[in-house]
Amino acid sequence: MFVHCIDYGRIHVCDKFQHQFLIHISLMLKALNITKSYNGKMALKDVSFEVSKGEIFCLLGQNGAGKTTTINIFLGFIKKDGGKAFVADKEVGKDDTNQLTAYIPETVQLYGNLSGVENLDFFSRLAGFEYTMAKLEAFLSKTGLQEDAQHKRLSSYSKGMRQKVGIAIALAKNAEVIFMDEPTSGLDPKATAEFTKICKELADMGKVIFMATHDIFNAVELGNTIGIMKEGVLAQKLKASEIDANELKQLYLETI
Ligand SMILES: Nc1ncnc2c1ncn2[C@@H]1O[C@H](COP(=O)(O)OP(=O)(O)OP(=O)(O)O)[C@@H](O)[C@H]1O
Repeated sequence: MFVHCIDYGRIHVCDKFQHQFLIHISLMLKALNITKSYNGKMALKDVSFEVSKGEIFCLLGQNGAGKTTTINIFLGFIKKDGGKAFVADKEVGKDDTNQLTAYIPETVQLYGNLSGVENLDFFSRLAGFEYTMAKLEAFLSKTGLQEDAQHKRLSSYSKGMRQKVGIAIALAKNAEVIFMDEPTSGLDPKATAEFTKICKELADMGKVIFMATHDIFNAVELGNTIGIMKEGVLAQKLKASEIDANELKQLYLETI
């Protein structure tokens, strides 16, 4: 584990202890009978699932099925009405889970007048981490962001490049679980392929990726586990290795 910490550069002492402890934990996400209503209308009904270290969980479902609500509860952005949500050994809403998680929304919000490396530096400091320029550049290179782009202003970045900075922020924060909400929406096929490759590398490093997506083909290619939500219920949960894209599409259409 110590090697793991060195690999990510400077980490606070308390985080070192936390991460040393985490290596022994393989269950990284647990949803236990989560319920949530908005204005009396149920958005999540008894949602339960588990996600292990190094797993990529792709959550499919129609608009309004409850995917974003699930993510927002784990990130602590909204409160659930019932049930429990755990990130590693920490309970969302009771313990501090912020340091363990990172979030890549559909469009990563960054400062347009700062460069990629400056944005990464700013958000790393906000999370309590201070890195050398070489280390910041290394995080960005790991995501595939080309060196000549790293010092250019964000306002000149494509959507795919912004997402790479978002992933670099997650790496710099040493988040164990990365939540993504429709990250490949609007990306061209090459950018989607690059994004898929980075996600697989993150999972190989032991990170958990929990992704809401409408992209059935990408879910099969990328995910280890695929969930299908329908009207706030996790109606299907399958192993990606046991289904191909056409079968998943068929099952999806039968489920929703
Ligand atoms: N802030 C809110 N106030 C009221 N209702 C909400 C709010 N956020 C979500 N909802 C409702 O909760 C349900 C689940 O929405 P959610 O955004 O989680 O779905 P989703 O699966 O992420 O959809 P999409 O694919 O469109 O992003 C929907 O009926 C939605 O209208």
